[in-house]
Amino acid sequence: MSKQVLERVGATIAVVPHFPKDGIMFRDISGLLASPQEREEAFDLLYQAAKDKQIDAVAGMDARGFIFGLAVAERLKKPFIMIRKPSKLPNSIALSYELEYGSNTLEIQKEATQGKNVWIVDDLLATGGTALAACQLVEMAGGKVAGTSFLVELDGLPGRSKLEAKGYSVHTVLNYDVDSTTVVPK
Ligand SMILES: O=P(O)(O)OC[C@H]1O[C@H](OP(=O)(O)OP(=O)(O)O)[C@H](O)[C@@H]1O
Ligand SMILES: Nc1ncnc2[nH]cnc12
Repeated sequence: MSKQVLERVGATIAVVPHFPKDGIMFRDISGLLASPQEREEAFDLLYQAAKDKQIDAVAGMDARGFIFGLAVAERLKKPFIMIRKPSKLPNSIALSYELEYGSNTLEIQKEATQGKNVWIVDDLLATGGTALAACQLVEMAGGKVAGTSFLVELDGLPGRSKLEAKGYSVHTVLNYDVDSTTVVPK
């Protein structure tokens, strides 16, 4: 992974203090999505983490995980599974969880997931609440988790340890301390 590419991708992701709540350093991917070259580089970096794994399908979490997950699924030429917020998916099963700034529910369709080795992709790993719920949903639906990957990991929060403690592998591209304001990754 070239340091230059990581720094170029990182520079497009703004840090917004106290959004959406006091004390949260929000990493805003809007600038990355608006930058075709860096966006492509970010998608390629996420693809690199997945390309040699045994994967039948890629899943992404509503909403930002759809963008990055679909890009990885496209590159792998594999099916994409939506893990959605409530009441959007017919014939789905649900699980509630806590994240860095609130709580939520996610849902998945059993039919799309059953019997598949699923690679989970999201933009960011913070407390790991969302990612752990996604892993559990895949298993509740009869699938297996092939691994998880994220463009951004916030160090100092229990995301990675929460997932690894349950045996899920974690791959991340850009690491920052949770309270840091820098856009240059570690
Ligand atoms: O590790 P955690 O503490 O669970 O936080 C990470 C999650 O938070 C954000 O999603 P959010 O629920 O804000 O939804 P969005 O994708 O619709 O913006 C982000 O896209 C991750 O899914
Ligand atoms: N600090 C953060 N920035 C962007 N998305 C997030 N999701 C959870 N924590 C976040």
